[in-house]
Amino acid sequence: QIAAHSAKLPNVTILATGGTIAGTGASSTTTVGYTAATVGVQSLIQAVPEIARVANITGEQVFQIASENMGNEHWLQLAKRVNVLLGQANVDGIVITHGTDTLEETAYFLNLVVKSKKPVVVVGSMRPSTALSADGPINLYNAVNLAGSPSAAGKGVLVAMNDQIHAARDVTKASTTTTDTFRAAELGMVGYIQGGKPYFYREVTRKHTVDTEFDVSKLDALPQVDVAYAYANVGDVAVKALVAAGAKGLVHAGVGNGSLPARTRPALIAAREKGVVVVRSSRVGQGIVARNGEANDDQLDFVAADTLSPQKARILLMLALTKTSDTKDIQRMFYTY
Ligand SMILES: NC(=O)C[C@H](N)C(=O)O
Repeated sequence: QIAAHSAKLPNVTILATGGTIAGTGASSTTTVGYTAATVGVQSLIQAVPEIARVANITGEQVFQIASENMGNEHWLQLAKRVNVLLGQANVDGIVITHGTDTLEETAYFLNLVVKSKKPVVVVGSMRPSTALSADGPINLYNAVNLAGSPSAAGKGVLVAMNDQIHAARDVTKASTTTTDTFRAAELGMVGYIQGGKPYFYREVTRKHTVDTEFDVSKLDALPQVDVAYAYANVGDVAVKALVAAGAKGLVHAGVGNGSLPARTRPALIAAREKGVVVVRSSRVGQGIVARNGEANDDQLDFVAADTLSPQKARILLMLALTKTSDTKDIQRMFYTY
């Protein structure tokens, strides 16, 4: 708590996990080659005193990592903490500060396992806190406003970056270094934040949060699911290695409409025969991977990823495997979430 509590303001908890938003560089012009995850949550809060005027702020350092090091164990810990906090009457919304590299994955995981309608907003930055025109402070200010806004309730986990609001399911990091990196491609963002006020224009129709069947409260680990990437001349080495290493599920990041290269296909079929659940996704980044399109999923007993990117299909498949290994049921989930 950094300011006197005001009954007129929403109570927003900031859960800090690291990333560039908590990063520092050697000089104000260092925008690459900086060190992520060095600034603690209290310093992040103190750097943006404006947020104390729009919410009663509490900060917690959940972990302090660059988001390329995010693991399933971090997600489980974070999701459990979010669910505990949102169950409290004195928490109205949560902001999670996060590295941008896997931000969309954490957001989608939480979108499927948070059991509350209260706002959850994930935010990061592309420039470290020490940079000229650092984007972290304005992004944090926007995120706190969004998390404290009743208009953000019931919309699933949201991402606030670059004055834009994105839905966790559809957003992806689309540029390695620019501040407008978060985009939802053809499906589009859901709104803007202007002058601290959120404006919504669309909603994602897929189920989330309180309307999912997933429960992480008793889970200590998630099933092993990996991604095999397709390209011209690809073989079956990756698929075979992943299966040998114990994958319970495999997401194939196919070319085009989830096509299966002939040199990879037998290994995927063998994986399925061993009980591994195979999801066909696409490396393209936009569009539907159609069931029974470029492969006969009915015959192969594979699952089509719909519009989920390979990295998000991996998350849904992990959670699906905590409930069932029935591919028809898993396909239903891919058309539901
Ligand atoms: N902009 C960033 O946050 C990148 C950083 N590598 C991270 O994801 O933690």
